[in-house]
Amino acid sequence: MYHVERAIFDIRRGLPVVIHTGSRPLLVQALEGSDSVEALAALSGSRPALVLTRHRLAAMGHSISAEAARLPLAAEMDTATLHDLAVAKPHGEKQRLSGLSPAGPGERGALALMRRALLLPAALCADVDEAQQAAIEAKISYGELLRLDAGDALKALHGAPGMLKRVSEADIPLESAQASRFVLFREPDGLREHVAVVIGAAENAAGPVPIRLHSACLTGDLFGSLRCDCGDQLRNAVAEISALGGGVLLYLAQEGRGIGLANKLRAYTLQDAGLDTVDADQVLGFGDDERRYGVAVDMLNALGITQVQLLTNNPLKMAALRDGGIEVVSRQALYGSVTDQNQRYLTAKANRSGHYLHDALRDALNDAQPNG
Ligand SMILES: Nc1nc2c(ncn2[C@@H]2O[C@H](COP(=O)(O)OP(=O)(O)OP(=O)(O)O)[C@@H](O)[C@H]2O)c(=O)[nH]1
Ligand SMILES: [Zn+2]
Repeated sequence: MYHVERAIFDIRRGLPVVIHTGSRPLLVQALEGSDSVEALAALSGSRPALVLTRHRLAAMGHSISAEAARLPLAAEMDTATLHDLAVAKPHGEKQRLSGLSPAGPGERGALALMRRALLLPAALCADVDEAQQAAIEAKISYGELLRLDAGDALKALHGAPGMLKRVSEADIPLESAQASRFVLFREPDGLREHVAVVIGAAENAAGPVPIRLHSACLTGDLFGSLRCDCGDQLRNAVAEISALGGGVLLYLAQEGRGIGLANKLRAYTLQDAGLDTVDADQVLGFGDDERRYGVAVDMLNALGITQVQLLTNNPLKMAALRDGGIEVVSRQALYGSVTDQNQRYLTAKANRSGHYLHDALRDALNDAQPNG
């Protein structure tokens, strides 16, 4: 993992990295933040291609079976057109994209790095021409360019399971749960931290423990955004776990269903242009839900919890814990309030992502359509 986290820092700063595939080196740079492809073309000695995910391509009317595809870039393409290829809301008709070919492991590795770096999943990739290989090697040996294997890049999204570090902890009495203890865990690559809020004597408890997996939402949790129900759910979960006699809330660094705050704000702007929450993420190149719950399983293991009573409306969370070997003994619904602004979002979660329908939402929808 050592090179992966360093590569992520370079990529976030807009620098290229070299991904080694065994056959040929590939020079890779994030589209986000780049204002020209010419530097990459000069360094690699070949024309860069834009690598886009199948979700982005589907949004542009191209359905492909590969995870991602490579689109050759014309020499005269201006920056605005290039960026539009990765983020603009498609107009409906199929967009002409000539020369698409399935992405290889190097390109897919590049996209995994972009995702782990919480950037747009769009990468500029150029094969290193033979004439440039010595110059690239020299830059690698001087430490000016970082090289990593495609296989390691591809694993970037999985982190390093089982090696989560329990770093520090303290008692933090909460308004609705006085006996709360915050336990901070750090992922082995040092990129993300997650907090377990242990309420009462839940560690190593025998029998099912009330658990909430809460994905971070800065806008909702901290500012009470009316666009979602996260802030309410967070506070209701703490109160409910406390009322149940104790349990754990895992506060997971998975802002925006795992796409990061920058992309969530982009997705909100697309929603304001008429898309629902799922389609907006797809236009940006993401799937329905980019979250992974391996870290949650590791945290429960570290806390000695094997059986849970899960507070959620999301069947994926139950499946993920079960897949990780945690016994989900029961599920309890957890609601926030339904507002004019979040009704469309909550409806999309139920209709498109298979979440259990919110009772208050069902009532609101019935009131709006008395005959439906
Ligand atoms: N990409 C994206 N993320 C959103 C949007 N609205 C809210 N989110 C994020 O969605 C996540 C909501 O997570 P959770 O509250 O854990 O839950 P959930 O999947 O709805 O499932 P529950 O357990 O039933 O609440 C947070 O990370 C929010 O930041 C949106 O429109 N787009
Ligand atoms: Zn939210």
